[in-house]
Order: sequence, then C-alpha cells, then structure tokens
Amino acid sequence: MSTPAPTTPTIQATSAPQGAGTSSTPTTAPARSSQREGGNSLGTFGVKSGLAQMLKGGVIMDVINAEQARIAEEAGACAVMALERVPADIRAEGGVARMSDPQMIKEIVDAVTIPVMAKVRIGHFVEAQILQAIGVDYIDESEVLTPADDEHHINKHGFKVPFVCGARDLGEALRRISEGAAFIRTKGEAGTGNVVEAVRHSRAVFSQIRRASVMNEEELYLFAKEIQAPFHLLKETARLKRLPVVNFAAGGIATPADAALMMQLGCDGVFVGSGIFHSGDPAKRARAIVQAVTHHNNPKILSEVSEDLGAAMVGLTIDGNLKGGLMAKRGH
Ligand SMILES: O=C(CO)[C@H](O)[C@H](O)COP(=O)(O)O
Repeated sequence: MSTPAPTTPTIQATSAPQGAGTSSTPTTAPARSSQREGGNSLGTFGVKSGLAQMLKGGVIMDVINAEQARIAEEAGACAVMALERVPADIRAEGGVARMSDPQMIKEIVDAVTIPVMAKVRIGHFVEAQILQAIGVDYIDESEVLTPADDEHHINKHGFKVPFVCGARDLGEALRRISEGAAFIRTKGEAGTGNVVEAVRHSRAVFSQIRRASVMNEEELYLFAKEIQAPFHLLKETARLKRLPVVNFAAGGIATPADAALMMQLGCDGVFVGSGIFHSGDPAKRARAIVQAVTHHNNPKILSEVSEDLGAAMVGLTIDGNLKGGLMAKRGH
C-alpha cells in the first residue's frame, strides 16, 4: 500500500457519557470480520469504529500461541491479541520488539473463533500491510513494540482493517483518531502488573472530557490548541461527553479488582497481557477477570471471583529504575 490519502473520520459513536461509572453488560463473542475471508466491506471509519463497539464490556487477552488463545476463548475473552512475547517478557528480555511471525499469528487465527488482533510498531506501515494481508481483525499500533518511526504514526485511513492505538490523555487519543484509529486504549504501563499508570491515563482522559463538555466554542478552540487536538474531534467529544470511539484500559491490569477498577472509572473494557499468563493459574485468573469486568459494580461477586486464584504476577514499581523505561512515553 502506498501512502494512503487521509479522509476525515465520520464519527459514529454511542452517546453514553464516560467516566461516571458504567454498567456495561458482557458482549457475546463478536463475529469475526469479513476481512479474514478477504471480504471488502471494511474500510469506512464508521464501519471500523462500529466493529469495535461489539467488544464493549469485554476483556482482550494477550496470547503467544494457539494453546493460550484457546484458554482465553474458553475463559470468555472477547478477542485475543497475538504476540510473540507478553509485555513483561519484552521488558525483561530487552532488544528490539517487532511484529510477530505471521505463521504464529495464523495459527492463533485458526485456533479461535473470536477476533484476533496483532501488533505493529509505531509508524511501521509495512508491518500493518502484512497483518492486513494475513486477515487479522484489528491492528494495534503499539508502544509495547519498539517504535519504527519516532515522529509519525501510521496513516490508518487507508487500511480496511480497524486500528487500535494507545493514549495517555485526551489530546493523544484525538490525534490517533484523526489518523484513523477506530479504537483507543489508555496506555498504562505494560508489563509491570502495576495498575497505577492505567488509572492515571484513564483519569486524565475522563477529566479532560469533563472539562471540555462545559466549554463554549471559544474555550474549545483554546483547549484544542493546548492539548494539541483537532478542533472538530474535540468539539464532537465534548458534545458526546465521551471519546467518539470505544475506549479500553490497558497496561498493568493484573487482578479482577484491577479490571473492575478500570470499568468503574468508566472504561469500556480492558486489555490484559502479562497479568494472566504470568500468574500461577492462567485459566482461573482469566475467567475471574472476565467475570470481574461483567460484574464490575457488584462487590460480592468481585470478592467471590477474587478468591483462591493462586499467585498473581510479581509486579514492578514505576520509578527511575524501571527496566526498559516507560513504554507509554513512546509515540505522542
Ligand atoms: O499493548 C497492549 C494492548 O494493546 C497489551 O495487551 C497490554 O498493554 C498488556 O499490558 P500488560 O501486559 O501490562 O497487561
């Protein structure tokens, strides 16, 4: 694919306000996109962002092989993220982290019926072309991999497959949407098993949305400049009182309580990577996290599903000694 011509997103979004605590119900596993079968019905921003709506209320789990993908599906994951190493291992092992082997991704695609996502490096539009050719359901342009371009993100409008991108605040989220991202996840700090950054980023997004929602047009122009966001997307976000696309939390979620915390803060769902397959009993923990997202407002159920889960992943504190540094700072 040569450099695709940008198009302005036609925003289609739900009108439910975000950040005030939601009561999302679990989705049934969404059907895979026609992309996999080589269909050409994907492509408009409305279709791509609409597909992501089907994942709301769900848990997307990182998996590194077909066996883990089956465990994730059986546990009730709404999608899986195929990657060679979970973020905790990328962080521990270091080196350049790239798109996974297409053969491994295809094995995961063949192993499950739920949607399969896979990651490309920030700015690496050729990795994205390859993943689109394989027929993955979503591409994650991810700071968890080593960036390929320290200035430019991929122009995502030219792809038929929907993209998910990370953000630490509202400006970053709206910049990604203006490039064509149909799905936003707050970045958190992947591979740490420490939820503090996920909380920080989600709170930042929601509080900026709340501020924007009471601004008049003149104030919104100034705020758009301040947070480096496209004005028309900021205005739409202020009107909707939420991001105009689905917004999951990611990075450091390791327990059912962490997952429920992110949902009560107002996220539409969660990504969990290292926290499941770096724990003592991945299948049990995976099921518990799915239950916790579904019943995130019910402390009694949260207490039941949190019992006897075996060892949680060993977490890392976020400080100057963090091995691998802050992944969330990649891309801006
Ligand atoms: O990059 C991701 C989402 O796109 C990872 O799935 C997510 O951030 C995993 O982080 P962790 O291992 O801390 O759960």
